[in-house]
Amino acid sequence: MRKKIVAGNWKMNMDYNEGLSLFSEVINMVKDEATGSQQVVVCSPFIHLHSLAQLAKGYANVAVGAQNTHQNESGAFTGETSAKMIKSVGAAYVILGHSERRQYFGENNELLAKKTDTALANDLKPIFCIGETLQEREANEHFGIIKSQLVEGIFHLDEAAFSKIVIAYEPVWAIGTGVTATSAQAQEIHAFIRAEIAAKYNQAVADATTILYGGSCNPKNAAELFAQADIDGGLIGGASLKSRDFTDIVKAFN
Ligand SMILES: O=C[C@H](O)COP(=O)(O)O
Repeated sequence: MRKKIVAGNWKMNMDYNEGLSLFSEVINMVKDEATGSQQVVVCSPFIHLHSLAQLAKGYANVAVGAQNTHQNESGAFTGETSAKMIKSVGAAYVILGHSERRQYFGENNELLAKKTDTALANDLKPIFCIGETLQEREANEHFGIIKSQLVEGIFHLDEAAFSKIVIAYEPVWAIGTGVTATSAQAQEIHAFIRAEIAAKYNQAVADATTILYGGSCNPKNAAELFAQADIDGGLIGGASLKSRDFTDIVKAFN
């Protein structure tokens, strides 16, 4: 059975103390909820990672992740953080290809393929984000965009490496807007992604791949989204900044 994941993406929010308080609350609330193949992941700014990883110790179903990494192993890249550094403080995941990185930092599929390789080489599990803009959806280009993001970003991986990838479908028009994709719209794309994985690798690989939905997911709509056959959890932005909302989304699996 593939892993079910609710991942929080704090983005550039929470100072150090606020982050520790929030994460402590989250652990207390979810420690009895996330069981079996279900996992809760919090992706924080770099400054929190070490402390959050320490707090998560002993909770098998709670993990932490970063929101980005550099594509090089090390070197003269002032201001950057390497995958090895992220791994060394106890993080298990890294978000790659978030639309905000693509939009504001010019990250393209070619660069993201390199970041994916570097993350995997350092034993980090990428949460690889894909999704179309409103303009692309209105032009009926969304399937083509999603396919090219998969092909150029992660389909160069061999089967063993690909098995470590978590995919997050995040329609850009739904991120932080309060406009959620309907469960039917999300399911349609998730099924498409799974079919593309089956065509590239095989059905067993497709069936084992965790595919998250992200974009204005909240305690009210999470249960319906997570009930869809190909939606295996969520990548949560705004609602992950409130412990009660985030926990209610985790509970939506039950
Ligand atoms: O990574 C998370 C997504 O960007 C979703 O953000 P949101 O839940 O605030 O819409």
